[in-house]
Amino acid sequence: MKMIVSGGGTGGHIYPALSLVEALKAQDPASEVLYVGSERGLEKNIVPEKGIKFEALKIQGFKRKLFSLYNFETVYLFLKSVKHAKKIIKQFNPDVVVGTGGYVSGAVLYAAAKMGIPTVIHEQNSVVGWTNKFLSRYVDKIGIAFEDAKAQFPENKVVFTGNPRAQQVAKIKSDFNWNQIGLKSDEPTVLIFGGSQGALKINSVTAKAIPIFNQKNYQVVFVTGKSRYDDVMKNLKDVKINSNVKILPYIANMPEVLPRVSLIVGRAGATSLAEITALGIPSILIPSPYVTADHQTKNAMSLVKNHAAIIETESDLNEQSLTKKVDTLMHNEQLRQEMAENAKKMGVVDATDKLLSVCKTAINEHKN
Ligand SMILES: CC(=O)N[C@H]1[C@@H](OP(=O)(O)OP(=O)(O)OC[C@H]2O[C@@H](n3ccc(=O)[nH]c3=O)[C@H](O)[C@@H]2O)O[C@H](CO)[C@@H](O)[C@@H]1O
Repeated sequence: MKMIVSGGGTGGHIYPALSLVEALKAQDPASEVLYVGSERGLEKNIVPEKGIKFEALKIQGFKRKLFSLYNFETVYLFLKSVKHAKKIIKQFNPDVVVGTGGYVSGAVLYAAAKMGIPTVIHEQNSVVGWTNKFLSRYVDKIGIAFEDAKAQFPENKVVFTGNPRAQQVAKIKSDFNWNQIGLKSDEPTVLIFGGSQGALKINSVTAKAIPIFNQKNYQVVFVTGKSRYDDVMKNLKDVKINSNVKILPYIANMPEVLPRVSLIVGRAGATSLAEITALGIPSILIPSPYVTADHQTKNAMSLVKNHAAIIETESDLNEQSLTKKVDTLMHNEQLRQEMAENAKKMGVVDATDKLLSVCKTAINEHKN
C-alpha cells in the first residue's frame, strides 16, 4: 500500500500517525509512506528522526480575531498549501491519504479529496477539532476514539477505532530501566509532564514543589517540554535537586518509559489518555483550560467517571495541592492498583488494526 499521512503541530496529532505507519510497515513491509507536515510543528524533527520520508508545507492556524491581517495571510497560506499538497500527492500517487489533525492535515486531506483519492481522518478527542470538522464533508471515512465524537460527524462515515498510539504502547516489550537516566531502578516513580510541549503552570508549580519532592521516599521525573527547559532550570538555579528527582526537557522514547511509571501527573490530551488507558496507569489530570470547547476536561472526565484518574483544575493547582495529591496516591499502592485496573479496562489496544482496516475499506469502496 502507498500511504500519505498528515498530522501536525503537537505530539497528540503526530504520534497516532506514526503508530499507524509503524503498524502498516509491520503488516506490509513493501508499503511506501510519505508524511506531510508543517514547517513549524514538532513533526519536522520527530518524523525524519524515525527514518520516514517527510515533506513540509508552509501553513499556520487561524487566530481568534477573525478579520485580521494575520488571518488573511492564513487563508492565503492555506490555498498555497493546497496547491503544494496536490503536487506532492500527484508525484507520490498514494492509494490512501490519512489525516490525524492539525492545520496541515486540513490542506493535505482537502487536496486529496478534491483529486478523488481515498481519504480517512482520525479524531483523537471527544470534542471534534476545527480541522476535522471542516474535512468531514470531503473525506470518505472518519475514525474516532471517543463515542461522544460520533454525533459531531456525518453518521455514515464514522467508525470507532480508538487511538492508534494505544496499540503501539500496549504491545511494546520495554527493557527501559530508571537507572538509564540516573535514578534507582526499582523505586516507585511519578512522571510529571504537561503534554507534548510542556505547560507553563504545571512547570512553575512543579518547580516550586521540588524542595518538597526532594524529601520523599519515591522518585519524581519532571518533563518540562523542550522549549521551556531553559526557563525552568534558570528558575531552579539556586535550588538543590536531590538524587530522587530528575528534570528533563523531553522523553523521546515514551512507549518504553511509560510501563515503568507508577503515577502520571499531566494534561488530559487525548493521545496521553490513550496511552494511560492502554497500559493501565493511575493519573492525576490537570486539563488545559486553553483548548477548544474545554475538550481536555471532557477527555479527563471519561477516566474520572470510571475511577481511573483524579482531576485537578489548573486554577486550584499549587505546590501544596500537587504534593498532597501525589502523596495520597504514592503512599497507597492498593488505590493505585485499583485505578490502574479501571484505566486498563478502557484501553482500546487494537486501535491501529481497526484504523488500517478503515483505510482498506476506503480504498475498496473507491474502486467499486
Ligand atoms: C494544547 C493542545 O492543543 N493540546 C492538544 C494536543 O495535545 P498534546 O500534543 O500535548 O497531546 P497529548 O497529550 O494527547 O499527547 C502527547 C503525546 O506526546 C508524547 N510525549 C509527551 C512528552 C514527552 O516528553 N514525550 C512524548 O513523547 C506523549 O507520550 C503523547 O503521545 O493534542 C491532543 C490530541 O489531539 C489534544 O487532546 C490536546 O488538547
